[in-house]
Amino acid sequence: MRVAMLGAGSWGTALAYTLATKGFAVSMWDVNTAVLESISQHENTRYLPGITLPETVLGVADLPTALADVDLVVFAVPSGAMRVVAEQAQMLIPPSALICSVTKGIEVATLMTMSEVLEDVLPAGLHERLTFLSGPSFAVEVAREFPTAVTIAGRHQESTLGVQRAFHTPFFRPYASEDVVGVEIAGCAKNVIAIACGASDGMGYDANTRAAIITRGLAEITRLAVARGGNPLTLAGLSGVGDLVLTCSSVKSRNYRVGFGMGQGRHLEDVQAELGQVAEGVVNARSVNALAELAGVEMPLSALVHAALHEGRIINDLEQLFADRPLKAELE
Ligand SMILES: NC(=O)C1=CN([C@@H]2O[C@H](COP(=O)(O)OP(=O)(O)OC[C@H]3O[C@@H](n4cnc5c(N)ncnc54)[C@H](O)[C@@H]3O)[C@@H](O)[C@H]2O)C=CC1
Ligand SMILES: O=C(CO)COP(=O)(O)O
Repeated sequence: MRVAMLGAGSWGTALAYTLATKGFAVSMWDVNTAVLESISQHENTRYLPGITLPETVLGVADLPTALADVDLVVFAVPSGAMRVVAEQAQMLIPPSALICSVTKGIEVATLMTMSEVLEDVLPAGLHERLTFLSGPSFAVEVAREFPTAVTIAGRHQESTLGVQRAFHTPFFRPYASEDVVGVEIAGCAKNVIAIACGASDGMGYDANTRAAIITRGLAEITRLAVARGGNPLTLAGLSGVGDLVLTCSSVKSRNYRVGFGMGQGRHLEDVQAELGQVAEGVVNARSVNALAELAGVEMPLSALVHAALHEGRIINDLEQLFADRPLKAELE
């Protein structure tokens, strides 16, 4: 199988590694040509240092060359770059290729999910080939072959099963789903809740508070996903509670680290500069908050994270969510 990996950050590189363990030839493309040169030397020193990439993974700076005759195209760019990358790729994707987005986010300007962005940009003939991979999966652990399970959602079963088979290895196990909306909302919104969890830990709180934020975070994400037509059971799965727990409880999470820094009273810009990688929850707090308002869904944790990131409120106001909000029934 020949694969084009669009986006050579940590996630694209870990997935390229995974696909290459099956003998697939993977052409990695990115705007950062220094990263591509490093990949062709068999290590992504910028985004995934210490992992030796198989010989079949190559950095390719020319997009038409990267996409020529491929069987699978993977979009692994941050959500803010999805539209522009899809526009560049649209006429170059072979008509028979399967397509998978592994991005977790909602376009801020349009509030479109990645499936909506791709359907907006790509020719109609490609829509049935679209699939979406999400779930609890830190890039570095995938590249170290730690057993990992994810969800691959798609509206067309044949494509979903094809992409599921393509990604399956002895250490990487994808489950198939038809709930594209539920998987996409979950994958985006969990990053915002991870910022709240990091903030709580950064403020010196511990397990009780983290469990409360995870559980109430799941409740508000579920409300949004259901309002958008998602299946509530998806939120009990890998792309829901699985990814939420992972991201909310590990310093490996970039979103958690953003929150942790802010909980310690540091400035967002400083924490992000130190990170040097994308933390989707920072921009996606805007999209989640706006979608919640549009849908008339209450998401108090996400609203606070949004206000702390973008409206000058302090993240320590987290305490007020416990102290001041009216009491209510748990299952409301
Ligand atoms: N790193 C991880 O463990 C996981 C990440 N994801 C998701 O994968 C997506 C990508 O994240 P990462 O690889 O982690 O980010 P990253 O920060 O490690 O790398 C982002 C890459 O995208 C490239 N890029 C940015 N704008 C571009 C453009 N216009 N055209 C081409 N390339 C462009 C950058 O040059 C960089 O190589 C995000 O939505 C993230 O939430 C999902 C699961 C796991
Ligand atoms: O989505 C992820 C793991 O599933 C990665 O989370 P971070 O982007 O917070 O590092």
